[in-house]
Order: sequence, then C-alpha cells, then structure tokens
Amino acid sequence: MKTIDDLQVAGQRVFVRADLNVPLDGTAITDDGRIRAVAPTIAKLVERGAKVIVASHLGRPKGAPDPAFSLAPAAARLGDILGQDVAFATDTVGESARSVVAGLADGQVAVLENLRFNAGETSKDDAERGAFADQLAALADLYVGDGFGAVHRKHASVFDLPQRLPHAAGDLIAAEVAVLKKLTEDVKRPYVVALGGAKVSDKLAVIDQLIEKADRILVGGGMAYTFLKAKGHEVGISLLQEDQVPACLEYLARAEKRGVEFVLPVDVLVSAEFPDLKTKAPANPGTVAADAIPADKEGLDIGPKTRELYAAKVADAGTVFWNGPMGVFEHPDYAGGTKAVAQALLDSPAFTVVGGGDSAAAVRLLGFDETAFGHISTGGGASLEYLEGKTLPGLAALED
Ligand SMILES: Nc1ncnc2c1ncn2[C@@H]1O[C@H](COP(=O)(O)OP(=O)(O)OP(=O)(O)O)[C@@H](O)[C@H]1O
Ligand SMILES: O=C(O)[C@H](O)COP(=O)(O)O
Repeated sequence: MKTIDDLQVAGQRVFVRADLNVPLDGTAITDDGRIRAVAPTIAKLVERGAKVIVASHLGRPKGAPDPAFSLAPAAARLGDILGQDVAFATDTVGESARSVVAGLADGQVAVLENLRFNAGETSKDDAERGAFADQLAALADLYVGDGFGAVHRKHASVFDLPQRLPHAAGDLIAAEVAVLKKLTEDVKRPYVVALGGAKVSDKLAVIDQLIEKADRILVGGGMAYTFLKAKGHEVGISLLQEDQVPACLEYLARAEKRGVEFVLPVDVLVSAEFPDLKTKAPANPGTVAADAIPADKEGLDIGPKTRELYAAKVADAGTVFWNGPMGVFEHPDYAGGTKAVAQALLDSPAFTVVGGGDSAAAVRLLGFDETAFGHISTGGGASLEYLEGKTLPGLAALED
C-alpha cells in the first residue's frame, strides 16, 4: 500500500475518508477517540499544503438527511483538535460541498456532511454506488483512506472512490494494520478472544473463523443470548438472533471438537426494561443464573461470577483480543462487566488489543488509561474481519 509520503499533496484537493463515527449524546460527543486518531493524518496533509476534504459516516441513517446523525459536532471537534478553523458543508456532493471545497486555500480543511445521507454510499448496486463515487471524485484530486473502522464496508467512499483517484493509506490505517497483522502471523498463546457488543449478526460470523485461530473464546454482551438459547436456555426478552441459533450450535460443537474453550456467562444482570441512558436513573437490576432468565426480563450485563470467570480466563493468556462491551456500559448499573474485563486485561501479562468504537470508548469513559493496553483499535467489525483473514474492501482498494 502506498502511504501519504508517496503522494504529492501540495496544492491538491485531498479527499480523506475518515471514520468520525463517534458516540453522541444529542449533539455532545461523549468520546472523541476516533477524531483524535485520524487528526495526525489530517495535520500532516495540512502541513504539506493540501486542501483537505474530510468525509465520514456517522451512525446508520437510511440514505437520506437526518439531523440526528449530522457530522457538524465532529467537524467542530476536529477544528478544536487541529487548532484551526474547519469549514463544514451541509451536504455531501451538492451545492454546499462544491462551494466549500472551491473556497479551500492550501492548508485548509473542510468536513462534508454524513456520507450515509446519500443512498448511493451503502447501496448493494454497483452502478448506484459507482454513480455516487463519481460525484465524490469530482470534488477531489487525490484520495487518502484512513477510516479504519469502516474498511470492512463495500461502500462508495471506501471501495469505489479510491478506484477513481490516485490513492494512498493514511497513517492510522497503516498503524492499525501493522499491529493486527502481528495477531494473524505470530500470536503468543494462549490466544483469548473476548466478544460482546450489540452488532450480533456481524459478529457471529466472525466466531466461525476465530474457532480456527483462538484457544479460548469468551462471549458476553448482546452476543451471549443467542448462544445461551442454542444451549437450550430461555433468554426472556434479551437481544436474540433467532435465525443464528443453529449456527451457534454448530460453532459450539466445532469448538469442542477442536479443543477450543468456549466460555459463556454463568450469571447475568437482568431487568424488565432497557435502562434510561439519558437520565441514568437507577435501574436496580437483579442477578440470575444464565439458565434462569425470567421470560419478562432481558440480560444487560454479565454477572459477578462471570466477571471472575472471565478474569481467570485471561490471567494466563499470551494474547487477548477484546471486541464489544460486556453489557450496556453506558449506564452505571450495567458497566461492571465491561469494567471487570478491562481490568482483567490490564492485570494480565498478555499483549492486549481492544477493538471497536464502543469498546475503546468504554475503556476511556470508565476511566482506564488507554495507553496501558497494547493497542486500542478504532475498528470493531473492521478489526474482527481483519483477524478473520477476510479481504477488506477498503484495504484492497488501497493496495494497487
Ligand atoms: N446485553 C446487551 N443488550 C443490549 N445491548 C448491549 C448488551 N451488551 C452490550 N450492549 C451494547 O452494545 C453496544 C456496543 O456494541 P458494538 O457491537 O457496536 O461494539 P463495538 O464493536 O465496540 O463497536 P463498533 O463495532 O461499532 O466499532 C453498546 O452500546 C452497549 O450498550
Ligand atoms: O462503528 C463502526 O464499527 C464503524 O464506524 C462502522 O460502522 P457500521 O457498522 O455502521 O458500518
């Protein structure tokens, strides 16, 4: 892959595909880790006299403008971090984008509105995606891919656009790939993978591959309930991917056959309601055994026995890769499982990699020193799919 150093950027319009998909509370950014992570690439381009156009998705709007997913707060925060004014286009390829880009002087930066306000960005139809990529390409002379968190998406700005412009990888992508590559080549064993989070269907597929690579797989968060169901337990109103139950059964059987330890929660915190993440009003969860979740309750965190069990399972690890919070950590009553696993990683002598926008945010929001971990990846799904050995569209497109 070419790097920024291989591009002549002075005076050129450089399109930087970043991942500014940060957690928001209204318009307030609750964790700006992903913005800070890409800022050095942007600063380097500024210093070299480029006209920098930054683009990203935020959340999953449905292909049309939706103010709740505006990138305006992220643009403002990027300006604070860079210490310079950052222009903001209120659309992505329309009148505002064209005039903001036309007004850029060398060394200036603009952020475009959310790429996913356009249906072409995420379309499965090559022609529709291509047409949107053509519109994006008209805005720029060069392309820098640095949105590591989105490289697993075959989206217009990630996959089609770099095929239309001279391109290179940004410094964040280069650094992420360097660390994750080590985990695929010479991993120190026992290799423990801890998985949680809410993007259940994305991550179940990953387990299929990890069974071939890991020595131990610990499952928590929203992921756990489909496995508990596969083991014949009722999961009440917990997050469940019913259609994946047969696949989970197959994974459990294959793990056993291969001697991979597959560890599921033995107890969980439950409640009849999802907690109020705004007011953080006390949720008063109950603790139940994982095989005794009441029909009207949902599991929202791993319980105290599971926390101890998972800590013991990482204590002698050589390498730990952790993706996805163990519970709804945004509420203090359900942050304990995620906290316990983060602490267990720090207490372990293992090389520890934390992957995922939400996992990384959780580590910081719960007060851990992020530099104490081996590596904090900005990619959740992206880092998992990289470890699976998949060809990632956003990396493949940067390769030639
Ligand atoms: N038991 C649960 N039920 C419902 N939601 C849960 C549960 N456990 C964790 N979550 C939620 O999962 C979300 C994070 O999941 P996600 O899969 O997005 O994590 P990530 O991999 O770190 O991030 P990303 O893939 O977006 O980079 C959090 O908002 C958390 O509240
Ligand atoms: O949060 C992430 O994992 C990335 O920003 C990708 O987001 P997506 O899962 O909505 O494509």
